[in-house]
Amino acid sequence: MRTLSIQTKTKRYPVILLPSLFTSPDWFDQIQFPSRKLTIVTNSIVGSLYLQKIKNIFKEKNFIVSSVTIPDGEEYKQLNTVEKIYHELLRQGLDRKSFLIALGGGVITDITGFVASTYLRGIPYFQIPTSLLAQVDSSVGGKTGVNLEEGKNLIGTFYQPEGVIVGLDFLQSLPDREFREGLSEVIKASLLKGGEFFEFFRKNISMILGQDQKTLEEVIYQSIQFKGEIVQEDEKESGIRSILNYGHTLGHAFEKTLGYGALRHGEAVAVGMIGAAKIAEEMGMMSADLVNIHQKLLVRCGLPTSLPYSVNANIFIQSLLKDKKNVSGSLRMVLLEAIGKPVSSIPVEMGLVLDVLPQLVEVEP
Ligand SMILES: NC(=O)c1ccc[n+]([C@@H]2O[C@H](COP(=O)([O-])OP(=O)(O)OC[C@H]3O[C@@H](n4cnc5c(N)ncnc54)[C@H](O)[C@@H]3O)[C@@H](O)[C@H]2O)c1
Ligand SMILES: O=C(O)C(=O)C[C@@H](O)[C@H](O)[C@H](O)COP(=O)(O)O
Ligand SMILES: [Zn+2]
Repeated sequence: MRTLSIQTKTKRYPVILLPSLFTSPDWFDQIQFPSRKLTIVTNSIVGSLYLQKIKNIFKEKNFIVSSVTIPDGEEYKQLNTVEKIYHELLRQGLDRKSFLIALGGGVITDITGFVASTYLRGIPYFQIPTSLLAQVDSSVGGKTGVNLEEGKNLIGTFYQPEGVIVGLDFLQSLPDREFREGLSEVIKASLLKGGEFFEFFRKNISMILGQDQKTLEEVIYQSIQFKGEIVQEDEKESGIRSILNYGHTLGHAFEKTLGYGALRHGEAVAVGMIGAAKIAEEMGMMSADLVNIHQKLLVRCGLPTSLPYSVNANIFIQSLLKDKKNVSGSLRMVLLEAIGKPVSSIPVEMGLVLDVLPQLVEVEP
């Protein structure tokens, strides 16, 4: 068992990384639960695999456990689902002393965090991330939220969990495509951090793709550690935290424009990073070599570097203009000068995005 501690201005909480929540039960005693009444929020797929097993762990310790299961998919990360969860929690009699557990991928960790931060003006919650993406990124840092028709994560809160419990064996049932999309956020983090993290990732891609347990544990640990460092410094994204959005400006616009659920988030971020790299190259900030490094890493991990779809340029631009990082209506992006050297809030001309766009996706005439 390995533990990291995240200390923000509002909270200190543990992130526990272990082979399995089911065969290494020690984790339970490492955590202080706020009460004995909880609801587990999950989706139909993860719920069918793990809900009963997690419920049993709590029931054996005399907790009163209920659950809410929502349909699977990014298209359900929306306010309507949140409202349904509120009604269900009220029906179950969940009060301010009760707590929530998010059991699932990033969609579940984001929605559950949002519900926890708003239900009865806020109740505690824990994250049990089951996708690689949720383990390395979404379960840590307290960004919660849902999508609107206008764009990704436009409604949300910063609300830290009481703890994060990462079980490596959840990944055994994760489909290959979802495993690979999680690697996109790892590639992002390693490019941002550089140094030993980047070298470790680059040298161990085969072992990671083969899901060698020790290597996977190390890369998940380093990803969480890196995210933790950034979140501790800037919990509410008033500065350095925005680097974690590398690849997301274009990535989120692809997700929205192509329809939520058409692409996996990690795939959209992969193509978004290629877009950011090409824009940085055009602006003279990035070398052609580094653009190539992006391409090679993503291709090696089975991630897309362009998309087999077409987009309407106007709709895509409208979506970019909704990005939360923009200042006074003008587009701002995170770009990389070199590995380990991100720069935030760079003004980027829309014309330059439109020049690069046809290299990423077919643009409708
Ligand atoms: N809050 C943050 O900091 C943050 C960071 C990154 C991404 N996100 C958000 O996370 C979401 C993407 O997360 P995701 O990629 O995990 O998507 P997801 O939650 O849709 O999970 C991907 C798929 O894998 C399935 N799944 C999850 N765990 C499984 C398991 N162990 N076995 C079998 N199937 C399993 C899910 O049911 C789903 O079908 C996006 O909405 C993105 O915006 C948030
Ligand atoms: O934690 C962060 O900060 C991130 O930006 C991590 C991203 O990987 C994640 O996709 C996040 O949800 C994006 O947030 P948003 O505020 O740009 O919607
Ligand atoms: Zn992301």
